[in-house]
Amino acid sequence: MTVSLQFLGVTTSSPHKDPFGILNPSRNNPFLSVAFGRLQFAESVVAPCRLYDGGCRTRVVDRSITVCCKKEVNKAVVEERGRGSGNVEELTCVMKFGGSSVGSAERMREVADLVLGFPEENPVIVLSAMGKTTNHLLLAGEKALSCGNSDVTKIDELTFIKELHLRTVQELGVDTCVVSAHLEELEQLLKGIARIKELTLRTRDYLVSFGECMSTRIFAAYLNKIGAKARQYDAFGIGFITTDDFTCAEILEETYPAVEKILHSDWTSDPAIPVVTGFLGKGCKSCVVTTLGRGGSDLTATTIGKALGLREIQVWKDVDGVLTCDPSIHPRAEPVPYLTFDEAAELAYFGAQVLHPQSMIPAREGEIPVRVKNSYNPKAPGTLITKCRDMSKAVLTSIVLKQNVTMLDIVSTRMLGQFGFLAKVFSTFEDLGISVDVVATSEVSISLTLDPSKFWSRELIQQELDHVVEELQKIAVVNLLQHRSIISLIGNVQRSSLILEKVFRVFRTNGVNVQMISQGASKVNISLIVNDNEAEKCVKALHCAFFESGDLSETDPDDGFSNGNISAFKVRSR
Ligand SMILES: Nc1ncnc2c1ncn2[C@@H]1O[C@H](COP(=O)(O)OP(=O)(O)O)[C@@H](O)[C@H]1O
Ligand SMILES: N[C@@H](CC(=O)OP(=O)(O)O)C(=O)O
Repeated sequence: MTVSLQFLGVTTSSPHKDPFGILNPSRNNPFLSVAFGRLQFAESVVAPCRLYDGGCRTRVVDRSITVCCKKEVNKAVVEERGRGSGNVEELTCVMKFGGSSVGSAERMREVADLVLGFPEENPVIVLSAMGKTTNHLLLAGEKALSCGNSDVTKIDELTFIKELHLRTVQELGVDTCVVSAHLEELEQLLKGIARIKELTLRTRDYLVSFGECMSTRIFAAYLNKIGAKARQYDAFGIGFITTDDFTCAEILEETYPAVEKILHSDWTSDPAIPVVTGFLGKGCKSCVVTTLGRGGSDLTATTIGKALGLREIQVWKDVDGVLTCDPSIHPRAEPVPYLTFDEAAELAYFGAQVLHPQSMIPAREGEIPVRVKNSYNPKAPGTLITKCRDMSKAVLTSIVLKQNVTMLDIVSTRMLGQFGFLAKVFSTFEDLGISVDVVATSEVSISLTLDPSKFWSRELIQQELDHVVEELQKIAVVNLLQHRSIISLIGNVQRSSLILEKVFRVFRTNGVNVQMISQGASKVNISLIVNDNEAEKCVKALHCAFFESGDLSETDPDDGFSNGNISAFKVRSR
């Protein structure tokens, strides 16, 4: 009897004498070991199955397969759940892996293991560029600007990118051709930049797109190699339509039906794990590659989640979820188990690098839970972000720092009773295309901070600042204050008195003066402005006070003021 094994599209046919034993590996191919008992014709069983990597013989994944013995074809047919059969299951979730998760061949193997380790899921995979490739591409572009055509090949970052991708392809045992054409084109592009000595935002986007285009091709090829049928997609080729704001493009509404149509119809007609480039789109007018701002793959993931109406969006990072503060500022940061979309959005907007500032919008609109997990520690529960959560015991969730912020004090020259003053000030910012972060007002004065970068890409330059001041001086006295930091306290602002009491004690103890304070209508954020050089000290001290049993707090789980699931909150009278 001939046994035909079909596993995720890879067929290993073997004229095996004993169809119900352990199958032999075929050289250089992934193989299955299937153990089950003797079957009667027309019977089927679910059998445990192990998929191995043919080269190094490491176990890749355990899965369940359905084995049926069909009388009419006189064959034992093995099918993985849903795939390869007429009865296709729906796609279930998005799994997004950032650069920190897919920085090497070893990491790609581990991520493949991780993905296939959830046999109950039919995921859409979204990948960022490998490791720090985006930074290297941007640096290579800058260097190309100032070097001659023939010197392009000597740019260290280009060499690094080539070596990383070729080494990865080689170590994973996939064909070099999956990246060779891209590497060649990348070099030609850098030579073009060197020749014309121009690097526009449009070219910059095209340049960085090579990172995601290559990582997804490598990963999809590797999945196919190990027998998990996968299909690579460039986001700009499947309907990610954006504005033409290069380096910080916004996703347009027509993206959702277009993406749904392509991914869904491909999946139903020929199921294969979709592997989609994060971060990239296609400009609606220009029809060329755009990017969604640094960290934009998170947004790609949530957009796909909403487009397909999936059950869950998983964002896999190199930390155990969203933490109580940036771990590089304070190593004792702890994972936050639950967040609302609003909290996560504020946290991201006010500078927590862990999530893209806009990524919560599609998830919130589609009401799709987002889970932030650690690809280096998959067993850690991570952070679950949902529409609402029990806030009755929550006080402070996370402390976020945004540094190098510019602050403006604007005082009306007309003094009291001047209507239209605020409107004039804000229309000036609108005309100049500058976003405002934090605002505090009285009738005749406004203090505000300017967003230092629109989604981390465009630094405000001195010339622009001078222009803002010049315009505002037509109606007010303006004081420009640079090198400030915004410390944002994300949590239950219903308890603002309690939070602020503690905050001001911490600041007083540390001799820090708060220069501006704002409690937004969002009810999840209080922002405080301090000098840049005092900011990290403040974050550490606040973290100790709120999340550790420090000088100003003690843990008492029964006091009704627990800090979520992290630690209790009680101000000790001094
Ligand atoms: N509040 C926070 N919670 C978790 N991580 C944070 C926070 N603030 C800053 N980070 C940083 O964000 C990093 C993860 O985000 P990022 O580098 O964009 O991951 P990826 O490349 O995997 O998408 C962490 O390594 C951590 O250093
Ligand atoms: N590669 C892009 C997009 C991205 O989302 O990356 P990451 O997921 O590694 O933050 C960047 O570095 O900005």
